[in-house]
This record gives sequence, structure tokens and C-alpha cells, in this order.
Amino acid sequence: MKEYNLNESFITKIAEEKALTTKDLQVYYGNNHAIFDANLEFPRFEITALIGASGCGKSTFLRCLNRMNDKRARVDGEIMYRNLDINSPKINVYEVRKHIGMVFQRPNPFAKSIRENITFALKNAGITKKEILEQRLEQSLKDAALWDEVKDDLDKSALALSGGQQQRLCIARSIAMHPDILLLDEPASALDPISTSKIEETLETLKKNYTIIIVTHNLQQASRISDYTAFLHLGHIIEYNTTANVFTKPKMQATEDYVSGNFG
Ligand SMILES: Nc1ncnc2c1ncn2[C@@H]1O[C@H](COP(=O)(O)OP(=O)(O)OP(=O)(O)O)[C@@H](O)[C@H]1O
Repeated sequence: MKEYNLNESFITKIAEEKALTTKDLQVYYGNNHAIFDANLEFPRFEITALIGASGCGKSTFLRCLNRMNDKRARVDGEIMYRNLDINSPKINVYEVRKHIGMVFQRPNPFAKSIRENITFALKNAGITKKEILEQRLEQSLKDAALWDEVKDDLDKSALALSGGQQQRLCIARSIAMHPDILLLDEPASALDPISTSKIEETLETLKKNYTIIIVTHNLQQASRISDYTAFLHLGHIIEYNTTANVFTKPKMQATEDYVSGNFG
């Protein structure tokens, strides 16, 4: 693999309102230092893509943003959300996850009905009024572009849905909680091209109301749907800029090689 100077980077500052900011974020799996000095500002109501070769730390970084690494890694540094450092040990992680939701690579609906997949977490969060549950059910399924396909089958098992429908159900389940930020870890990598384009359309619509941060291996997908892109290499954020700049006028050689397919 070509060697690049990992101490050189180009990290843009965001002029818009920020939804989340990481400051000097470091992640260690035992002795493996997996993320180095990540300083990124995520703009509100925009889609930011995290790209880079396998093992560069995309998922590790994403998982820090709603404290999903707590049990597997040591995470140092700050993650600022609404003037609070949500990486502080004093913070209630369940509260964090109500505001910052996560959708995983493989669709993981509960083995329950479509309705219960949406209402389960809401009920756990103390929402018991039937009208509110029904309203959240319908709205989240509409926002995830699934309502028309399932509205007559709400009491059927979620496991009977196709993979693409299951993934949109998982997005609906996340947004039913009314988070501010949605984290997605390669949400379309297990899906066929039609389901993938439905997920992409859904994300484009959702960004009106949500800040979206997505890990993707698919460079076309990053360039199609994201407003900002961060390129990671060996745990370092090498470049962060508008997606148009990252793909057409990259500042760093490593980025240019990666986006043009001359990497490695
Ligand atoms: N649970 C874990 N325990 C120990 N090391 C881990 C763990 N998860 C990831 N790592 C290590 O951290 C580094 C970054 O991995 P990570 O999965 O974040 O990369 P990635 O860019 O998301 O990769 P991919 O694109 O293949 O999913 C790798 O060296 C990996 O081996």
C-alpha cells in the first residue's frame, strides 16, 4: 500500500449550524489506537458521509457518536451535542440514544409485528396514549417511505418484509423516537439496487428534519446523497469538506487516490 503522511490533513470548518462536534477524539481497542485526534463538525440538516478503505475506522468513529463503543473500546476526547459533552461518563447513554439514533448494516427488526416494531421503544419511553402511538406509527412509516407498502399489514410480522422494507422499518423505528441525528452504518450494503435507491431517496427526504451521518463503502452513493464527506485512512481523518470538493477537487493526495480508484 502507498504511504501517506498521516499528520497532514484538510479539515473544513462548518459555517452552518452544527449538530455535533468531536474534539480530539481518540479510540483504543486495548493497545490498538483505532481513531486519532478526530476533530469534526457535523452540520445540522445535512448528510455527511464517512468513507475510506476497510478497517480505516469508519464504524468505530460512527459508533462513538451515540456511545455504542462504551463496552468495547476506550474513547477519549469530547463529543459536543447541544453544549453538552455526551462522551462524559456522567451522561445517561440511553438519553443520548433517544436524541442520536442508529441504523445498522443488516436490517434487524424485532420478531414482532410491524406496529410493535415502532411502538415498542415508544412505550418503553413512557408514551402510552393510543392516539399518539398511532400517529407516530403512521408518520414514521410515511417518513421512511414504507407506509403505502405496509399500511394494510401493520399486524403482520416484520420478518415477512423484504430486506429493503425491513431496513426502511428500522429507519422508521429510529425516527419514531424523534431523534435529532440519525447514524447509519452502511444501511444499504446488504440490499439490491432498487432497495438501495429507495433508501437513498428516503435519506434525501429525511434530511429536511434530521442530521444524517452515514458510513458507506459505495463512493457513488456518497457522492449522490451526501453534502459533506470525511475521508478516513488508518484511523486518521485525512480530509473533510463538501462532497463536491472531496470528489472533484480533493486537497490531499490520499483522498485523490482513494476517490479515483488508485489507492492501495
Ligand atoms: N470490537 C472490536 N475489537 C477490537 N478491535 C476492533 C473492534 N472493532 C474494530 N476494531 C479494529 O478497529 C479498526 C477499525 O475498524 P472499523 O470496523 O471501525 O473499520 P471500518 O472502516 O468500519 O471497516 P469496514 O469498512 O471493513 O467495516 C480495525 O483495526 C479493526 O480491527
